[in-house]
Amino acid sequence: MIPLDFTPVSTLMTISRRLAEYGWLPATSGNLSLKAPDTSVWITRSGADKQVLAAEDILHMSPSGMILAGQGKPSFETAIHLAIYQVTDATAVFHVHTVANNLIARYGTHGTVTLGPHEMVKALDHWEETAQLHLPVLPNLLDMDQLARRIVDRLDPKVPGILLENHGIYVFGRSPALALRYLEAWEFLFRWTLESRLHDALDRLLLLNNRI
Ligand SMILES: CSC[C@@H](O)[C@@H](O)C(=O)COP(=O)(O)O
Ligand SMILES: [Zn+2]
Repeated sequence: MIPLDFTPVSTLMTISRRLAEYGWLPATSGNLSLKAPDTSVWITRSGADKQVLAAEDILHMSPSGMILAGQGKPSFETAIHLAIYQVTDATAVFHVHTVANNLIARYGTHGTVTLGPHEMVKALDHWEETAQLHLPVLPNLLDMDQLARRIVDRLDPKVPGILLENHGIYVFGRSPALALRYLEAWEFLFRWTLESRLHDALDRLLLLNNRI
């Protein structure tokens, strides 16, 4: 029985508009999905312009990837969404390409990027005093089934995200609001970490030249 307040189409359209306003869904990139209480999945159509996502741009799928309703092809990356739903308690998966999430993936060591300590880590549900999060980073692959399997192998339920090199981030949450909060927190931490590194490098340079 689907609760009356489960409105996947309007929820996905609202979230898409918000992420597009941030500039996080350029050039039709990114894909968004929600899992219904009956375990079926609502996902964006492949190639849809997420800046102006319409109801027709959302397809209804079975958990195994069969189209139940909707026109066109589901996201090219549907296999990743379905795999994340299979192995987590997530009901929302959001994927975006940003310059910051692509740049931060370059700073991975041993397949993870370390973020924090910072107050914003609490938005990712980590309340330890000096928490650092180790976000998994994977090489990008064209084969979606293989990529989905590798993602599943690397997922850490306590760290709600995974980075793909030269591609973007996948974020998941137990509700759409949580997944959105996690995504915004990750992107904040990426920018803060990158800009801090830049300021540190500038300070070192100025120090070297006796300017400070
Ligand atoms: C528009 S290029 C990006 C795509 O290759 C893909 O990575 C992406 O994020 C969007 O794919 P889509 O099939 O529209 O869901
Ligand atoms: Zn992508």
